[in-house]
Amino acid sequence: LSADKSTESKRKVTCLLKLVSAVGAGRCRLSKIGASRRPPPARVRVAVRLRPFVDGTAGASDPPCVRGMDSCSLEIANWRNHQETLKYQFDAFYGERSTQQDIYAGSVQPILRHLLEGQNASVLAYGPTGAGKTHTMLGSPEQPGVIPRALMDLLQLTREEGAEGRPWALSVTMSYLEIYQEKVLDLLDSTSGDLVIREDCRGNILIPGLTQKPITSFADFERHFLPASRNRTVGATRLNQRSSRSHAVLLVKVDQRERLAPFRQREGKLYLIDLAGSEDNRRTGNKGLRLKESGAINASLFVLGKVVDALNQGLPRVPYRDSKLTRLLQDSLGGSAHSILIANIAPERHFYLDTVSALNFAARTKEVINRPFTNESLQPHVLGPVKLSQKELLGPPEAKKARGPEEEEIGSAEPMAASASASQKLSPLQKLSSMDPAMLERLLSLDRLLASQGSQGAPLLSTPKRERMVLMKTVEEKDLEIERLKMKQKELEAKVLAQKAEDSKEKENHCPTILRPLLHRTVTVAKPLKKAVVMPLQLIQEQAASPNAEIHILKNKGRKRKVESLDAPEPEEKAEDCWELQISPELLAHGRQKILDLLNEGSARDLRSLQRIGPKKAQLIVGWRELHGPFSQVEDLERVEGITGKQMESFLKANILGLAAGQRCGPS
Ligand SMILES: Nc1ncnc2c1ncn2[C@@H]1O[C@H](COP(=O)(O)OP(=O)(O)OP(=O)(O)O)[C@@H](O)[C@H]1O
Repeated sequence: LSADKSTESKRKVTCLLKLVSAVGAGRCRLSKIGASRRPPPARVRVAVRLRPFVDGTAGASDPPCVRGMDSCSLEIANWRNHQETLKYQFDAFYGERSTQQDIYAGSVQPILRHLLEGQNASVLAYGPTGAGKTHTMLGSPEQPGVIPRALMDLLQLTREEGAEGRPWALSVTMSYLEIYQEKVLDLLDSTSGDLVIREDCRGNILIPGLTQKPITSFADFERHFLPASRNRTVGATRLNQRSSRSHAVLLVKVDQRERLAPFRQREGKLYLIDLAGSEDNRRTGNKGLRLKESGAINASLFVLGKVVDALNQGLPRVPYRDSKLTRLLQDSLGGSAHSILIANIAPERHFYLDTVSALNFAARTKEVINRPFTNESLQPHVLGPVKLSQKELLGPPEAKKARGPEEEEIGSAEPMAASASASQKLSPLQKLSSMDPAMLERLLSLDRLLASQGSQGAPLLSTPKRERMVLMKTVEEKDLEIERLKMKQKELEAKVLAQKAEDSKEKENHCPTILRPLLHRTVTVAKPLKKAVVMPLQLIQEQAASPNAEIHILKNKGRKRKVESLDAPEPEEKAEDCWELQISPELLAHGRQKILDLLNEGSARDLRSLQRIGPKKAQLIVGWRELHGPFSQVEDLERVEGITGKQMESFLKANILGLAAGQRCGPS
């Protein structure tokens, strides 16, 4: 009878679960759609620019140490073997004859459009000191670089996109800072001290207190930028008369505000970064302050290298916080930006080692994956700063009443329609805009969902108010129903448990003789091992029968073990038989070889089939292999960051026999 009851309850629970999932299907679909909207990956793009020989500098008469092969690849002599060259392939290679326009049009201009989609973008100039970073980013009045060209185009784009009558109003602001000796200094306000870098809850990097100047024209930009550039710390070194002693970061923000409901806002950030060059102080001849500056520059570039390596190897901790530069670049490298790195290199022979190191860094950076997404939210005061005609917002009767002195202009800091009396006369659209942001956010996602379903789904926000309300009500009712069913499910589960307890009690009463006294011991249930290594039974049997078997199973007189019981006051000592395996060295060697093959050829997924290798370790092994080449012996595992000698030994023990035996028995 009790078994019947329990089956019945289980059936009820199953039915309820089915019901819950059926009722919740609409919501699940919503959240799944949200989840599947994970931003698509965008690899950091890398371009290399080789500067021409500069007149009057040492080594200008020597042949160049780098040679371009085509528009994407180059080669450089291999210092380990003079018969060979090292070949590199990038997204673009610009030779010594390339112009400023080539670099801008080929590598920078294409990413600017993302700013108008509310996404972030960044351009970084990297390379040894004197290799042409500032020339690439800033250029000269005759040969303007990336910065003036990008600003010119961006301002033009925003003017067109934000023109009257277009759906979005656009505004552009600029900030300019330098990181000098690990201090963040505002170049637009020379009186400011070291600024702090913070991260908001959405992972955006912010610098509170950093000056932001609105710019509407290129003349505006130059008015702020040129004097600020003079504030940047430069100094003469043996390799560059005007060497940048700091990392300079120009931040351009494009804000967009939707003119009509649902009054979204978007923000796209563009970082244009001229990094200070890595310096070999034996060659720069730096002393005193220059040496100190150089130390800070090299240290932050070293952390930059570590960040790139950590991202490539999928390490759990990326050391962004180890320098101000990497902290600032957090959303550009491995973050949310469309990023391009321009590695500048020099042709002179004395730059050879710096060039190889810059090329290696560039090659590693090419593997970094970003996930740019649109920074979109609702305007906090939807009727505030955007220039909206009241006619656009109000229905005909309200429009008449509202036209008048309260109409606001663009750029007004104060939100409008805040007074209680005004809110009493709100039109449906105004009510929508004054709605609880969470509710509005939800409406928006519903709206997007319906829009994504094609023609059958009319956008929610443009459906009449009554239908909208009905839809919202349905969602709320479904929510309530789900909650109710969940409660019911819990109740039923509790009943099933109570029933089980009752059943087992009954059993105890009926057959008391079968029961053994329980061991008085707290047992911790160990997490089951991912895949138990089981010696194939067939093999053991074969080996037991064959005198030449490679595995011998020996029965030893056992060790003594203390066993506690409820009956005995003291734990009893019991001898247990234990089994020992003797394995032939040949079989062990096979096992080792098989592990080695897997380490060298297996994918991260294959590696996870090994004992003691989880997803993180598998990733680390693949990363190590890509960086250092194949493992020559299993013990090399110890050299992988995060794997200790002890872990390597236990890994070996756990896998060797299973793999060796697997080999003898044919494919598993
Ligand atoms: N593509 C180029 N064409 C002509 N001249 C160039 C080019 N690139 C760099 N130069 C010249 O080389 C010199 C060094 O360049 P630049 O100052 O841009 O180097 P840098 O990498 O910014 O150095 P640092 O890191 O020390 O600031 C400058 O005189 C610059 O005008």
